[in-house]
Amino acid sequence: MTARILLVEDDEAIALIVKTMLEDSGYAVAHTASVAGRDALLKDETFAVMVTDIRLTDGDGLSDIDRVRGMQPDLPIIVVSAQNSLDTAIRASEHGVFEYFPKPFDIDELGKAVEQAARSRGTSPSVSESSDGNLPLIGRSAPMQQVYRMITRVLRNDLSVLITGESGTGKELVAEAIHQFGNRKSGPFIAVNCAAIPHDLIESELFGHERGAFTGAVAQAIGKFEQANGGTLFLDEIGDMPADAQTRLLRALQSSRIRRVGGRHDVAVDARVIAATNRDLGSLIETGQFREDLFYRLNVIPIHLPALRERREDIGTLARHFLSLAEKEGLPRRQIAPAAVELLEEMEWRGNVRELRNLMFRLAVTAREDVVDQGTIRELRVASAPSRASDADNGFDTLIAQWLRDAKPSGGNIHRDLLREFEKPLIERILVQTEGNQVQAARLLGINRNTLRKKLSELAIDVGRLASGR
Ligand SMILES: Nc1ncnc2c1ncn2[C@@H]1O[C@H](COP(=O)(O)OP(=O)(O)OP(=O)(O)O)[C@@H](O)[C@H]1O
Repeated sequence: MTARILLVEDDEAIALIVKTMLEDSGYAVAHTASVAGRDALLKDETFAVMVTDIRLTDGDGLSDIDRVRGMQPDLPIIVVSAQNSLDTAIRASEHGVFEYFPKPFDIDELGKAVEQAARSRGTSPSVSESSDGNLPLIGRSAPMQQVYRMITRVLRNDLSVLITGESGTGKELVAEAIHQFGNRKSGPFIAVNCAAIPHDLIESELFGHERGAFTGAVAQAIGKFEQANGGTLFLDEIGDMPADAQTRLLRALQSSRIRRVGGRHDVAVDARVIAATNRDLGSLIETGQFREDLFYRLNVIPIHLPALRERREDIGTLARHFLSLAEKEGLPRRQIAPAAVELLEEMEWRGNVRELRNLMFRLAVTAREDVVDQGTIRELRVASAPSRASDADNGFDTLIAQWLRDAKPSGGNIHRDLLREFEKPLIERILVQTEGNQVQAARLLGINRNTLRKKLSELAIDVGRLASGR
């Protein structure tokens, strides 16, 4: 029989994390936020373990533990508490609790303690899928736990959040989770990708415009800021926002009011702003491309998402999660062999979770066997290599997009100009590699030595400096 756990916790965010962890481990969880709720549940049902907070909405979860004992004498009790004093620890031990976890605690440690306690009563978790309404983020590694901790800190307030991390690490998912489990869940969640909107349209897209504000503005339009009223505005790729829009955004954040393009009056807006970027805003500030004051305004609570290669222990769980998602979407059911997971754990994952997700879906479609083994993954990696750029940005794509935007090259010579941009750093890199040896560099590059010499002077490359590594 599936072990049922009673969770008594009034901090919704912590309850969510603990519940998700327990359900993922195969337990059924009954959750209540109060002492009264706890007593009602204990009257009706026998539980394998109780996990309880101390300070609850209507009382102290520890002081009347005797009443719990009266109702279910053998129930192991695990206490989690933010009252991290020695006194609390002593009280917990005096009440004979199974284990005491001061907050913040390691969720895996709590999981282990619950399992031990459940086993002590001869019950165990069943192997079940996590249910809906749980935290949509997969992964229990230490860096992800830090992410969860940060998420819980922003659910009950409207502080600005800046999510950083490489492309495909789950930034949008985190923004959605903050919305979905936060105070504003009944309002809209509006996502805007600042890099995808042409520069001259971004202000009108975000702030709306009045009729006749510019050629083509044939009617009044409500911008994303106003659409997000009462909810959350997610500004993805904030580092790509042009200067004028940055100024307008800063003003909106400071005053909670916006002015539509071409408008005469301000309009009050109440939207929580969550921004995200995979670029280094620090260096954009240094080069004058990003306003420092806006950065501080957005970065009240920073949440950094680790690259997948920094949390390899989550790769197996994620891979299985995506195979089961694929199955839910009607693709064949697949499992993955432990050796195949080991291979996945060794990979580079420049496209992070997105790349893993795509690989798993492709495997679900193309694998010949039901159990995916190492060989299948190797084959698929080779077969899919040419299309990798679309799944996992290989870097060039972003660079080119950035260059086209920033350098605003005059039409007609883009090919020549871009090649020239690439040529200098390429030659420099090769010269560093050959420690300044031009013969070797020319050979590696596949160009004539004289051509190389000509390029060195044309591009003002200082070979001596490169050779000495200065
Ligand atoms: N921890 C996770 N658990 C489950 N799925 C995840 C997780 N992280 C990312 N994903 C999935 O990976 C894909 C990419 O995630 P997402 O779009 O949130 O990344 P991102 O960091 O916003 O990327 P970009 O910077 O390119 O916009 C999505 O399909 C998302 O559902």
